[in-house]
Amino acid sequence: MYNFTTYLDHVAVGLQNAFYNRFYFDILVVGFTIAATMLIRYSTSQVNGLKLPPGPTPSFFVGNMHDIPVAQEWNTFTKWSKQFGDIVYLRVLGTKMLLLGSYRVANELLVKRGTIYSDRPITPPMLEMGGFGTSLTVMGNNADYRLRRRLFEQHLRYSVVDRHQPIQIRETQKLLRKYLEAPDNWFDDTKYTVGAIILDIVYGYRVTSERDPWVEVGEQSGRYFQICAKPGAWAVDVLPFLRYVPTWLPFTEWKVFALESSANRNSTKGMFEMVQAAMKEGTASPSMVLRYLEENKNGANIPEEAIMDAASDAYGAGVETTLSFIYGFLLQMTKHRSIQRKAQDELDRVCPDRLPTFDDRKSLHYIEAIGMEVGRWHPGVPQGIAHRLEKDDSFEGKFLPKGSLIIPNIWRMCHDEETYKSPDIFNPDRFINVEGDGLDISVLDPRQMIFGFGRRQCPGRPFAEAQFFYTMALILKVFDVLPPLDTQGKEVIQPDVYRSGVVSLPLSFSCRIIPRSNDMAELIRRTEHE
Ligand code: HEM
Repeated sequence: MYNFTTYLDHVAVGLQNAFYNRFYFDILVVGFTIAATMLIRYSTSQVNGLKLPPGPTPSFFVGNMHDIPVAQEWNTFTKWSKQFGDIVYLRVLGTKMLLLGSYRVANELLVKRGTIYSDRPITPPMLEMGGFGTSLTVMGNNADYRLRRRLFEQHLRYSVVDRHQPIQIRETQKLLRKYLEAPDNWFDDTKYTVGAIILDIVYGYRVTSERDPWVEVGEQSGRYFQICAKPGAWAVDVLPFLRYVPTWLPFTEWKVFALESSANRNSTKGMFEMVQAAMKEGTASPSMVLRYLEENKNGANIPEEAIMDAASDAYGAGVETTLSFIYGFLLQMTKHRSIQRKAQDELDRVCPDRLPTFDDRKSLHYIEAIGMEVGRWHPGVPQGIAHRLEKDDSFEGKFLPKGSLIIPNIWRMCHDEETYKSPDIFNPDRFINVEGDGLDISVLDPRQMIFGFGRRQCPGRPFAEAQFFYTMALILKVFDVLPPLDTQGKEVIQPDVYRSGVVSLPLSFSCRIIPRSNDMAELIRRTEHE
């Protein structure tokens, strides 16, 4: 009979032979590795009888590394959410990931269980070397993070955001005057305007020239961030000791790049010092930085680095995201003339002989609905920013392991057929009630998703919403936004294609921004002297 002792004997003989035979030895090593991997996988996939959520089958060792797309991620993520359900499990090498595909689940986990779902992944070395280790967006859920978050929120939350309206009005009206003078420059002029508004709110700094050096610093910082944060692009992220190699060695251009990025981020200190100097002279304009320096003068003791970090994050996190919305709005307007007309009818009814104001917002439901639909159509941050689960958890019979990165698939949530009828049609009317005189509150407001979730939800949301409203209302009151014409004078439909990456903007498109009438042009021209 083949009993257990005989079995052990066979194993012992097998081992002995194997060690004498290189071929068998290799097979043994591979066999042990597979067994060990399966054991690790089993031990994390079954806790208290609960299984991991389903997901695409991982390859040995690298897991789903090759399944995760590098471009237009939202399409593949959405396919998985439809195939596997509201929580999809992925593994890349040793990193576990949970992809959330519905608002219901994101709300249950990231909002209701926010105490354990509000951390961020450990900052990759390249991002840290690039100077972003103390950026609010990437910091873990610790006391330093919470301080920066508080400083940020206190200056931008709903109850105080109206204070910034004079800056928003001045700069947005200036932008529209530029559209009148040089309509072909709409792309750059819009970008500079958003930068100018944020620099003014944060540092009290007034941008006066087209190529302002501080706008350039902010722009550059955004570019550095996107590149340093690129997953899988940097050897130092896999072999962290590389950060210590000296830059005189060959093949260390990447380190020079990281040091340049860090120097660029540090240079925002110059803006901070400008506010300090102006404060001493008594000439500083109201701003986020001034506010906290004054609190310090009265004994608040806020660390200066925290004020500097919160201020430079406002630019880094606020400009591209806001632009993704405004560009997205212009692109959709070139495609939907009837929607534009309906919005202009509303504007002409509410403010017939004048420009719209922030106070009109409560009466301009259709403009609000267009804003909601632009955000839903292509969310500016389609995969959100990953959270990190701090403790083992379970949900609806599935095991959610500690340390998992949580990726909210915002794009999918905004295109969920169960939430939005015909989600692939651009239709602001989906948010209007049956009476046609207000918003339909039974339809999920996409702003609940596009700004992220829970304690990490975008602290720039109140400002961004106000800026979107004012920009849309002003543009549609004064201008028609039309597609470009070809050489035969025929309208050219613009591609509805968006860039991949953390912040997703429409890829280059053209539009004509033309005054609706001389009277409308005059309305905006007059604002120069008001
Ligand atoms: C269309 C406009 C915007 C969109 C779609 C957007 C979206 C987002 C999203 C999805 C997150 C991640 C939230 C999460 O982790 O769950 C985020 C975080 C953040 N946003 Fe925005 N954002 C926008 C505008 C702004 C503006 C204007 C500012 C600054 C003035 C800003 C500052 C930030 C900061 C600092 C964070 C990090 C928050 C944290 O980790 O605690 N955002 N945003």
